[in-house]
Amino acid sequence: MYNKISKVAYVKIPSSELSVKLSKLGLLPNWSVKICTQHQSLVRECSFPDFETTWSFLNQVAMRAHLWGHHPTIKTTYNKVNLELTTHDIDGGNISDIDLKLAKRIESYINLYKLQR
Ligand SMILES: C[C@H](O)[C@H](O)[C@H]1CNC2=NC(N)=NC(=O)C2=N1
Repeated sequence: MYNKISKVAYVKIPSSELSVKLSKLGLLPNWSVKICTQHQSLVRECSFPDFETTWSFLNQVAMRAHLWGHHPTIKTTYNKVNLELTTHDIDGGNISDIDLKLAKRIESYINLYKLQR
């Protein structure tokens, strides 16, 4: 359930609206939609200057995920990170408004590290 305080329910994003919404949020081309059988997710690959910076970023993502009660799938090796966002509570894995919101927030974290380079 999104937002453990306000308990706002997820709103599924129709596939037909995804690219427009991603574009309006400025998430293209860095984020893309992964479609496999019945499931959809937002995916993003990123890398950082070193291990320490990578985990600073991952901790920000983790804290935000915990606060919003919405958790990405994260795969990381040294300074590389693969993020996958989907709403498991919607038919086992579909993209909701919270996935878009979290992707936007994660993108702002990534940009913070770009500015510091
Ligand atoms: C009970 C708990 O809030 C729910 O299971 C939350 C936890 N985190 C979640 N994270 C994601 N990505 N999707 C969910 O549907 C989801 N549901």
